[in-house]
Amino acid sequence: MEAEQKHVTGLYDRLDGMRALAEQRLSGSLEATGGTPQARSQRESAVAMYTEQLAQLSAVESGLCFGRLDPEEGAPLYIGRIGIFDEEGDYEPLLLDWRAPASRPFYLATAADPLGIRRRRHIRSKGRTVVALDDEVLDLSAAAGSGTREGLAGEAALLSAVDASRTGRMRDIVETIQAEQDRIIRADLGGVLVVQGGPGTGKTAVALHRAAYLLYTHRRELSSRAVLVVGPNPTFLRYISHVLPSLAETGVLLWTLGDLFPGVTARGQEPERVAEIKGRAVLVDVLAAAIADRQELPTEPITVEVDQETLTIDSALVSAARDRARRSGRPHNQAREVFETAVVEGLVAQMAELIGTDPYADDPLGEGDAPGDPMLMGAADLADIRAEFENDQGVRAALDALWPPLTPQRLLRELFSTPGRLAAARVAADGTELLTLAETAALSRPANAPWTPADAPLLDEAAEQLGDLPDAQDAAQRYADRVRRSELAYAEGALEIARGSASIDVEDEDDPELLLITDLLDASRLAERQEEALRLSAAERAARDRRWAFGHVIVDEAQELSPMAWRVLMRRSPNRSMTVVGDIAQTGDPAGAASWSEVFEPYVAQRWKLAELSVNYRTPSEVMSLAGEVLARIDPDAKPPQSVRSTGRPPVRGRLAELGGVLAAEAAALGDGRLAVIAPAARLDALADEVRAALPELAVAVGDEPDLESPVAVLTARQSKGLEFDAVVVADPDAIETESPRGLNDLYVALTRATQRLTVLR
Ligand SMILES: Nc1ncnc2c1ncn2[C@@H]1O[C@H](COP(=O)(O)OP(=O)(O)OP(=O)(O)O)[C@@H](O)[C@H]1O
Repeated sequence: MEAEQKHVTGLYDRLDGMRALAEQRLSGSLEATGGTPQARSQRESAVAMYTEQLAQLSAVESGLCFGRLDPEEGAPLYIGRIGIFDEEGDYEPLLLDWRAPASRPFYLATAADPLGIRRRRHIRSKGRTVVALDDEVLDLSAAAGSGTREGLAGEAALLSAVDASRTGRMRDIVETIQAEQDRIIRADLGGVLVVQGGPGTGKTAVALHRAAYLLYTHRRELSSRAVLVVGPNPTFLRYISHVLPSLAETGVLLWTLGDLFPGVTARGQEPERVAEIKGRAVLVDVLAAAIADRQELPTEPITVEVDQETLTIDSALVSAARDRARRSGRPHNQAREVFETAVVEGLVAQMAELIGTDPYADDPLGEGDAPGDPMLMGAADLADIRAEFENDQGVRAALDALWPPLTPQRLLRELFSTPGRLAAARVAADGTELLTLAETAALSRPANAPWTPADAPLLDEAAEQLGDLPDAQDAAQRYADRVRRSELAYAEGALEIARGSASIDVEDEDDPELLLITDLLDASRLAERQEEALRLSAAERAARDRRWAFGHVIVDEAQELSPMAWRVLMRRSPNRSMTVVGDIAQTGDPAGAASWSEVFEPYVAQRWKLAELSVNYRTPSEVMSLAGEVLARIDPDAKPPQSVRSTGRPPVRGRLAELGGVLAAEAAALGDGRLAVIAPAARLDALADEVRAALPELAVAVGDEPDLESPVAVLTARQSKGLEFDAVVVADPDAIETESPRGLNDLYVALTRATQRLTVLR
């Protein structure tokens, strides 16, 4: 232990040294001022880099070094959260990053297959002090006598981790990753990998460690394209948000479905039934019908006055223009140009007919301009007229009414708040009924209703089908021009100064008239240019860009996603490099998946890989056997995951009337752990009041975004998905079961949240 302490202390000294250096460089960059714009941009990048470096070095403080491998030959290898090298010596590794290939035997070596390793040691520390060493001798004869279970790596450290009290924040598992998990974490980057596993098998943990592993192994590729992790709700994302930083990885985007459409943070609530309808694949056609409905025919001919002539935009003209625009195959907003041209051409023809035809049919002047003769106007005259129409207020108003430029937000807002539009979108162009009357009625809502998570995929789909507004294209173009101009100005400025300085005498140096490069670029332009071009990380740029293609997309609780949600995610992952983790038996959302092949068939056919996790690290076997009864009712063929431990405490069953007493006993046993009461949504508020009354001393979290770090939380089963607590009281399980179409799955989730004790009150 003393020897290990010495090595660990040495590593912390190095860490301190690295931190001091980063700090010094950071403050150096912060203090420096002035200089050329280029120097300033470089400084800003340096500030960002050192800040991140410092954050990473601070994040690995706890458990910096946690393992040691003694190979059959050669020096021992120490395994930790980051790699540290002997920079003064010959760059020997003092600490191996857990993701480095050489660290792998730490997770995979077994007595039966020791991978050249004689001994694996788990080093457990408190702060910087080594408190315990757990050794495993990877030798069949030694293992037989040691009582360790074959298949578990570092069993003592593992059991200590799974038994520890919960804090309301998920912890990393880097010290005790098991072999079946390691294989998933280190699987190849490409392709769709689906990880199916029962509750508590570490799917979330594995998904996050995989993100860290992929960023380490494919740094160059992924840091420019960013990694996206999608989770079910903001509370869950907060719960997992500390894991990646503790693995020294920042810059991974953690999003809910409601964050997927740039510029909209969709947090509104709506009935589950409505969200289910919005999630159906048929909504693609509903949106197409809704857009077609915005390409209207005038009910009455529209008259426009131009140059004292009265012209008519009638149904026949619009219908022909609309056909032409639709046939162009362009999305709505881009096809508008085709529509506009066709209508304007129709008007030009009318005008030409009116003023270009000689009214004197008998051709008294003998100039050959009798009716039927070619028009008198030349191409230039026609172009003038066309331009006049294009800019005419009346014509533009008519065009905007008949083929309005639409943002996704406007399309959806007006669709859901206008019964007539909903009715039109219900039926496809070929007459197919897409939704029933009752379903469309359910979608109806006021125009000012907040965006809900189920709206986000619809906004994205609408954006696809509508195409960019011409303005947006202009804006992008303007922006590109601006960047080019400022670069040009910068280059010109640099030249100017270079030329100027050639003729500057020493005496001139303080001349206030002297042109400085900073004078050439105004501050705002400079700031803009630098921010956009240099400071924004890939993750930040990805968050602003609907067409961003992520380097890798990880989806957690993936069973809950609707077909429409999958469409967006597939658009964000055009290379189909994805890790999808979930459990079909826990699908609670009526829009969610019933099978993985159903989800992936449309996108990758059979070309997705399935990996399964079989060991439950969360729920003790006593609790799991009760939950197993519910699982058998969901799917008689499903096998519950095997619990890694037993506690000797079977779940307690009681009456709801005993809630007060049960809570008092749980609170007394809780220590610094966490307790959850999981209840039907309909009773949540009433129960929360009872819990508060029973536990006046403790903070009780309840509501849309409960603070999981409070000692007690009152949650619906759906809210509890993905979370865990030391003790769980499930109140009124029958009501949870009957409350929604997939209520049995919700109950299964509720029963599998406890790491220690479960009480079920009827
Ligand atoms: N190898 C491991 N070492 C230590 N703890 C582990 C390990 N694997 C999983 N755990 C712990 O088990 C618990 C469950 O893990 P996680 O939440 O990732 O499971 P899950 O499969 O996502 O569960 P669910 O489907 O119920 O959401 C967590 O506390 C996690 O830290």
